[in-house]
Amino acid sequence: MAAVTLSFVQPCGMCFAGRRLRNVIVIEAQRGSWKRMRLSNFFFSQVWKVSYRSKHKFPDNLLERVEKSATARLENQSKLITKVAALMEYDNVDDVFDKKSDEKVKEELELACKRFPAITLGYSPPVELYSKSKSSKETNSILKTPTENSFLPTPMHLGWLDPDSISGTLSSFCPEVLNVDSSNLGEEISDGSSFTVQTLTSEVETTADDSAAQLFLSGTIGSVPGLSKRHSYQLDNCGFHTMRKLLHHFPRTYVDFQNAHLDIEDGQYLIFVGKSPVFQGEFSFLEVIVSCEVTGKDRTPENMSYSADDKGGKTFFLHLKRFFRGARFTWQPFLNSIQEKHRPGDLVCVSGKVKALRAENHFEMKEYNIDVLRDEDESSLQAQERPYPVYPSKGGLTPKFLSDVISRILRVLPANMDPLPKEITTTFGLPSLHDAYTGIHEPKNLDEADLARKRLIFDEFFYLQLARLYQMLQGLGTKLEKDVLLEKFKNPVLNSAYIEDWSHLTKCFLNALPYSLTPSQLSAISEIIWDLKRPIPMNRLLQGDVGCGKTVVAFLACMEVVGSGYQAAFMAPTELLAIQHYEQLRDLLEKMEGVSSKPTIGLLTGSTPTKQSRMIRQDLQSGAISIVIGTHSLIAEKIEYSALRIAVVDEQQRFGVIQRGKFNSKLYGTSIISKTGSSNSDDTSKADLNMAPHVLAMSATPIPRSLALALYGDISLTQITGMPLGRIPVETHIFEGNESGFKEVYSMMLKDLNSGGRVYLVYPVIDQSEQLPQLRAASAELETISKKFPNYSCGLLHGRMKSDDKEEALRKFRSGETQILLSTQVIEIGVDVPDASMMVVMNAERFGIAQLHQLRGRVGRGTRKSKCLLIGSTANSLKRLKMLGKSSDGFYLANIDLLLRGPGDLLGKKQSGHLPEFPVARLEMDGNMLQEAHIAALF
Ligand SMILES: Nc1ncnc2c1ncn2[C@@H]1O[C@H](COP(=O)(O)OP(=O)(O)OP(=O)(O)O)[C@@H](O)[C@H]1O
Repeated sequence: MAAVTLSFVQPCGMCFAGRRLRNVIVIEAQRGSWKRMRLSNFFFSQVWKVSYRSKHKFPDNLLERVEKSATARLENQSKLITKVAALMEYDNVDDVFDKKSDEKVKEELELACKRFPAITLGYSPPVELYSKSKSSKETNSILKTPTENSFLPTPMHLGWLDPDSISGTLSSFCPEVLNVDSSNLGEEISDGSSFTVQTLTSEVETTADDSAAQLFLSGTIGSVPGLSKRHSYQLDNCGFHTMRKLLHHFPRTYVDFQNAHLDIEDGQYLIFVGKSPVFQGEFSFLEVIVSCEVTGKDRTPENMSYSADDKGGKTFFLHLKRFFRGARFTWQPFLNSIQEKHRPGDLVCVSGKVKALRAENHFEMKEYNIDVLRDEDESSLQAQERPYPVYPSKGGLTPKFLSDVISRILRVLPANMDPLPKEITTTFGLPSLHDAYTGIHEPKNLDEADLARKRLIFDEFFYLQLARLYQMLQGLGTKLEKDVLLEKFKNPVLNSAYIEDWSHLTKCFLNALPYSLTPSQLSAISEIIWDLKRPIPMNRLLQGDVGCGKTVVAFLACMEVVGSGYQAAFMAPTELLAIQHYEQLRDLLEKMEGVSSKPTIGLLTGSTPTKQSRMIRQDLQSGAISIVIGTHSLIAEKIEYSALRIAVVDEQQRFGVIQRGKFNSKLYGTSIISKTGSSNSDDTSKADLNMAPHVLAMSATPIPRSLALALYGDISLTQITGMPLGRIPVETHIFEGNESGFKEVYSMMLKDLNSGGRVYLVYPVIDQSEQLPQLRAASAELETISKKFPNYSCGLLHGRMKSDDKEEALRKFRSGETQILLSTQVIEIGVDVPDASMMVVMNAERFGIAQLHQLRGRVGRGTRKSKCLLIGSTANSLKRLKMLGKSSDGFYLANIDLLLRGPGDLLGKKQSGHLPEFPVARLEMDGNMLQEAHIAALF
């Protein structure tokens, strides 16, 4: 590089209009901004040198003017180059760069150093020359860069040079120059263009500040060595704005290269080792022809010395073609650098996809790689089969181009850029980030690629976990609370509070239940209550299969905090569900005995009339309401709680992390209510007043732990594993949706109805659609079904109905006024009608396995034997549905669904937006690493 930049200096006595040139520079500089001043500074430094040698004495004056204008805007860099070229009497811009040898430039430099003893190359910023007159910081920064740049490549120059030659020349010539002051890097990073400077030599790896190296990945794509402006523009346009973006363009797959053999077929990925590359160049086209002798034998060190003829082999000619556009091809230094890379007689290893050419034994190599080998021994090494990364193309950029740019970045990737502490990488047996990028893009073998992938997956999970932890900690008030929470995660201990320790109110509520809790429910609530008594906010996920009785556990948790004088909020994903919970709680409270004043409850949904909702808000603020059940309205801005202590989020995956987090902003007010008259309230410390509420999230979808971790970054997980006593497993039947299938379904329905059962009919859509005529629609079928079962009344329930109508439809079905309920998937979650005994799902293949399991869970909630009939549209669709027939274990089915369809589908299409997307990791397969990343995040 030095060869190029310094050769810019013209010999003394050149024909050069110093004054005019100076004026141009000053004018342009006045228009230039500091960030984009690099070029003008560069020119300036050169001009200054020239003028000095030519005994022109204008630097002081000029410097002053340049300095003053350093903050102005440079609108058109190319204009400046052209003007300067014209003023220097060159025919075109390219000629500005002359072609001096390294030696000559070195001589000139040495000469300059002798003349100016104050200059110590690479150590002292040249500003010292002017330290007497320019001592200000700004002067420093203005002056430092031009001279640095005079030795160092700018992105523009790099675009014209081969990166190998640049770094080679640079480090061999004056590596010290590259030891850029890291304090200066901070400013330069913002314009992104100085990164190349820092990374061009291995010297930097050991001397530059680690944190600056870590910022390497954020460097703009323009700073990739050797990348032309056009290419960097193209990459930028395709979304590759930074080095990181490009390094995260991972191979789609790896191809196993075979060693070359005699029977080559088109499209094979082969490795050849050959000699004597012949270089051919025509306008805009370069071709390297490699001749390779291939014997019938495998390539081993022993048979390397045999010639093809000895063994009845063949000589193949491989054509490696490259096309160039624009002036680049005609630029001699570029051509020289290419030619230098391929000297006749070199031993090379070529790998790529072969395509036969017309001439016999001539092949064109596509997506090729060519490595010059040092000796024959290395050839046996190189010839070993290596996984070859195949990249997906993007926005018109070819895989080959992307892979080339990536490998350019890899060559300058600083070794010390890993932001993860060594302690973590060692503990978890991970490679460094540098090795991971190299390993994923240029693996020596698949194990290396695998390990690299592991590291990258780990990173994805690790940062997610850090963010989740941060989110949780952010919700806490004092440092002490944060420390306690972290300690809890580091050393999780399962604790539970015995019933004796429960509040009086909770015990009374327990007594009011018409059933006894299952052991699993009991241990879940004990665990939760233990957490509730602690002075740090709980963030717990209560998981359990459909119908296992989570709601009552959550109610008990609410009672516990209300019994201690606080408030509880219960957020459901739909109005229907909120109403159902409200009514259930109201009924249970009515039956409760043994308390002087029962907790007051409120229902707040989007449909609550304004006047009523205003009153509820006031009561929440004053503390007159102790438990509020509702939908999203509970986290609305205007809602204020007097003493919110627990937020229950039902069907948590229906809410985003942010929505759940919003409860954190509902910190306590100043007054603590004690409406319940509970005698055994907790001792409330002052710190409690500022504590964020406990969050109890409930999931009816039995999501795997990995998914829970990804969603919450929290390992507080309580599972209800058993079902209430007396439950009879639901029978599942699969039918094809043809005439005979429906006949059978209708007859089973009739039988069930005749025996006093109630039937849900679930449809994928509300109305018949012209685009998808095969889909059965709930509204459209109401009449048909009513006619088919004239002795029974039918109801309709779907999302487009008004809230009141929905509630009325469900009420009628629950009470038995209607025996058949035609519905869409609105009933999928939470709807609890214990007497419902049959679930029929139309076009069942349209639903995910987890969804169908949820739907099936709407029946079999009482003591009646229930059935689930799944009707697939075609015979093909039945295979997947049969899986449901085989298992009623929600966790098993959720895992299958996760594997088959990915996490997004498990949570339902609309909800999957809350799940982070991982470029490399597959949650369904790499979930176990999430646990490791979680532990690492706590380090
Ligand atoms: N221990 C128990 N014994 C008997 N019945 C119970 C028990 N616990 C809960 N139930 C009843 O089981 C039914 C389902 O309970 P609940 O609605 O709480 O389940 P869930 O886990 O929330 O279900 P879903 O996942 O469908 O929302 C309810 O009718 C409830 O009254």
